[in-house]
Amino acid sequence: MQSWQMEPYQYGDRRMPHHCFPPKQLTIDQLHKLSGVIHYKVDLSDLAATKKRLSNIRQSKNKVASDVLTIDENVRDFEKLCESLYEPIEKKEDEVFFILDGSMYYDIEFAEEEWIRIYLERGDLIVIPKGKPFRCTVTSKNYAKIQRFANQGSR
Ligand SMILES: CSCCC(=O)C(=O)O
Repeated sequence: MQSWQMEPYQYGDRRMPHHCFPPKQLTIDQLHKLSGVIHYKVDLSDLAATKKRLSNIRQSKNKVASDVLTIDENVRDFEKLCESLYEPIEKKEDEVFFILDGSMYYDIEFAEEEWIRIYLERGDLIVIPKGKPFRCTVTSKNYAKIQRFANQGSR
């Protein structure tokens, strides 16, 4: 996981990093203070630890279901899917995303028109607090496998 403040106006390919200038990397603490996002690194090769982390998260966030979304150039309507994922959205429940493979950028609007970009790869799990606008995109590798979690009746 890495996170940084994005440049004010993000023109061009959304799958580029879009650092502000000079670049402002954030520590996990800074990320949390600015956006409320919580991050865990999960060792996917340790099955017991992975299960435990997921079960803790499910319980504490009341997530009763999950699915796995694979995004790559072979999925039907890849471009359309990417467009829709990049539309800012804010949810009524805390959102949990777990990267099983590949990489993703999650962008959080922490102040009016000010965005933090979070780079996630295999084993990264984040909780995005309810009410925070966010959007996401694949990186230039065009590949991610993401486990998403849902509350009762939310999907
Ligand atoms: C690619 S996972 C994030 C997109 C989203 O908000 C969702 O599907 O719930």
